[in-house]
Amino acid sequence: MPVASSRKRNREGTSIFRAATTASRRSAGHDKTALVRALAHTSMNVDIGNALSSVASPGISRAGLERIDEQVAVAHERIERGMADGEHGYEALNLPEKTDPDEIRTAVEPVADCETLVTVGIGGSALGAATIVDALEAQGDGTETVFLDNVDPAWVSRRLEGLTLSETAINVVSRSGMTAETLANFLVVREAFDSAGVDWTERTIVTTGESGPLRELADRHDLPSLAVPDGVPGRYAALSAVGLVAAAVCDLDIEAILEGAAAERKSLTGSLFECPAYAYGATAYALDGRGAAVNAMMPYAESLETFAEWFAQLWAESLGKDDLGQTPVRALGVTDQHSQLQLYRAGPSDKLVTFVTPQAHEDRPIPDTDVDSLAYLGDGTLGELLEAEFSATEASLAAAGQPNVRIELERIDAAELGGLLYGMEAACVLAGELYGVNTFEQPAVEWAKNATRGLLGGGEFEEADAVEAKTELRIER
Ligand SMILES: O=P(O)(O)OC[C@H]1O[C@H](O)[C@H](O)[C@@H](O)[C@@H]1O
Repeated sequence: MPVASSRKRNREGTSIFRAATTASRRSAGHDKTALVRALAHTSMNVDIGNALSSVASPGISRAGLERIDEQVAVAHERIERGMADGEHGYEALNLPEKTDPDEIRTAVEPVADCETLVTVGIGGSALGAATIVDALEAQGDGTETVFLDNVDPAWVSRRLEGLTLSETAINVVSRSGMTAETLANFLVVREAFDSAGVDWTERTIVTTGESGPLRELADRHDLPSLAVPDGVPGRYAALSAVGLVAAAVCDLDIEAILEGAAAERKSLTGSLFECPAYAYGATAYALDGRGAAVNAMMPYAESLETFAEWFAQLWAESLGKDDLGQTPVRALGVTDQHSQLQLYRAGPSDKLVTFVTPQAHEDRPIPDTDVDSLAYLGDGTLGELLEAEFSATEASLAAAGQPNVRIELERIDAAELGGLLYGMEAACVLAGELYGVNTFEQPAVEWAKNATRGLLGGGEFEEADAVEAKTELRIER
């Protein structure tokens, strides 16, 4: 039987976490000062101590933090104004108050008892939902989930194979209602239902904008539908129907997700020293400016692997413009300790590593063994091993002077996840203000979308001409 474990305690009640941290300080050869802000109403905390210039290079000094904090105050005012006016993009930060979980629950009722939910969407219209469902899988009702967010034909076929379509529901999500991949996959799924003699109109729920082809289709077939709220770009829509329909079908606590996000919203203040989300956004921005052009997101929880993908979209698509931006990389603790960590510790000092660590988690004892050299494992649990590995990795980077930041969650549950998603969105919006970019547009992505449509005969798009103009230097045998 799994037992509860907390990062702070081992079986004897001593603080292994603290011991490991002390060891890391010692090995780093300095006094690491953790800038941890514990807020009563939210539990996402951020420790930027290992990003200080006294620890790492690149790093930021305390004086540097104070200077950036003046910019944070200005940015915060801009963000609050945007939220109050419901401006495009900023409106996303109002979702915890504006999303109606009852409306979502009512809309999913006709398909709530499905065995499998196939979500058809891409980018922001898939990753938020996938992040929530994957992170909270253990708390759901066992509904199998499939996310069709690619058009690789073999992969799509494999995903659909073996599904009992009479027990399967379709969740189509597209803000624009026009995205080629999503509409093509939807047509494929519909045809599969038709071929199996299952009425897809009885088993489909649509989330889309107020107008567009998908909206017309939903109206024509009288499908249950939800709206992507105005002013909310896809990658900021996880806390709307875009991210929560799949969660509701899986019977996850979407109310708690929104409550956690609402608590995080209350933590937004005009100072990074008071606000973990802004502390993260400002530190990442500051370190990028000092040479950390890469941000490796490394959660220490398998269930947060998809979160790293979601974060990568958020960070890349929001900040990558005007020759600016920090490249997000997806990593996973402990798995990537045995691969990427070599580069993070001993490679160029151009990275910030961001850890996400739940403080408490389900645990499982490691069985005793009669092999003497493995006896130390038999005394512990998988959770303790995970914690020790995290502490060791964090220390290994700090000791090598490589900057890293720790985002701490109490545990992985609906409220904590809601807070994490909201906090990272707020961090990204703040970073966008500090960079001075248009956080909520993605013209480079639109360019490729236009080129694709042009190639497929979906209209006249000059971007398609670039395909013909490709420079070739082929090496053949
Ligand atoms: O929701 P949709 O309109 O189908 O868009 C899906 C995705 O399309 C594009 O690639 C955008 O850059 C993404 O931000 C968006 O999430």
